[in-house]
Amino acid sequence: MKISDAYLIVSSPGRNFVTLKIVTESGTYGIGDATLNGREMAVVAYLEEHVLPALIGRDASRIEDIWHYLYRGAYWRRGPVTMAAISAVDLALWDIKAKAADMPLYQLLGGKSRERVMTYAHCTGRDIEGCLAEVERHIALGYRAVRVQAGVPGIATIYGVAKREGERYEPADAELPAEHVWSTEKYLNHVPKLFAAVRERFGDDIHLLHDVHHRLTPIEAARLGKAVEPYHLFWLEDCVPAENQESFRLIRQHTTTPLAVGEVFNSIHDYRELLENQWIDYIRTPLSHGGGITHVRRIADLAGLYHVRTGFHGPTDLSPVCLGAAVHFDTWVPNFGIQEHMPHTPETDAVFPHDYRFEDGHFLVGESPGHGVDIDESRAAQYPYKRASLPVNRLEDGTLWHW
Ligand SMILES: O=C(O)C(=O)C[C@H](O)[C@H](O)CO
Ligand SMILES: [Mg+2]
Repeated sequence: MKISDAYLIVSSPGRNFVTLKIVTESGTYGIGDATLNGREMAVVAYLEEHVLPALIGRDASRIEDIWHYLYRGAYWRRGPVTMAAISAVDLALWDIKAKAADMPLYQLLGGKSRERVMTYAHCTGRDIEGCLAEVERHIALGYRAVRVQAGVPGIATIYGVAKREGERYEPADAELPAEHVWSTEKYLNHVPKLFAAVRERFGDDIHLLHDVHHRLTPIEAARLGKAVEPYHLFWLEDCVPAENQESFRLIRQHTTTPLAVGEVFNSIHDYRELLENQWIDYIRTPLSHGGGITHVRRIADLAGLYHVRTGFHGPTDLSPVCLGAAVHFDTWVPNFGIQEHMPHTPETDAVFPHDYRFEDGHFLVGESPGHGVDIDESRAAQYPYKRASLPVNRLEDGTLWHW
């Protein structure tokens, strides 16, 4: 199982994706997702200059050894670029191992823990009425869980809300970062009204989620968590920036609203205090940013000790390769919670043929060997890379804030 070739495919079928293909001497190949939204070419350079040449001739079956070779062996540890690069290699190697075993990946991980994978959809509106219409539409599509975001009066651009009515939301929407304006006060006054309206219209059964996108201070997050308690959220996501894990002690002391964290984390060390102190309820790190299956399963196991469940990040900026591998992981992992689902464009789906299926608010895992996602390289070549940046946020007085 010697690795004979390893190369990247950078393609933009509606948005940018970086895909790694690792080929073995026998011709069996594996695919990994190396996409880091708004920083794609940094991962390309890291892989092409420092990682891929060192893979040639290695035994593809030694996944654990290769992981440590790339992690410890780099001397410079962790960080989103390094870990996205390691993740891509790891996902491709697990794909190869499962293909060589002639098994779908979930079998190699330990088999099915469930028949289907519950997902949540994004429901966003320019105002509360617009959001309610989206919730209604998604319930009709079969979703059991929805993430609810709405425009706030007095704030021009809102996270999760498309620029124009009827358009898909894509945050990396400009070559250089767009500048948005943020008001915590207006936001905090508005969000409880949104949840009151959703519960009043749709009752108690639908799971409701909300993404604060790192914008509050701990005491503001505590206030929001308390204010939405009557609407019993499934989770409140990224309520503060989490570099300082201690922040969650304060939030937790004030509210029973469940907390989800970690879409920007890339290591088990980012979670240690949060988990050991039981300050959070869901881990969000996707397989393509958290060191692949080899490392994320260690995070999931540690989380399981504290009754914490998975709720993987699943926006369109993670490719179908990451999503396909996640559906296998979600099907296996004992402490599964939910999977985010933001559908890819038809162009993206055509570039990445896959065998996972979406049905009645759930993903169903495929049975083909490996993680079940491929790349159509000639189709990918029709969509050249376009530089795209995530926005930045400023307070109303011009201070740079968290986006
Ligand atoms: O899907 C989510 O919960 C997000 O927060 C999406 C992020 O804004 C997006 O992945 C940034 O690249
Ligand atoms: Mg988020």
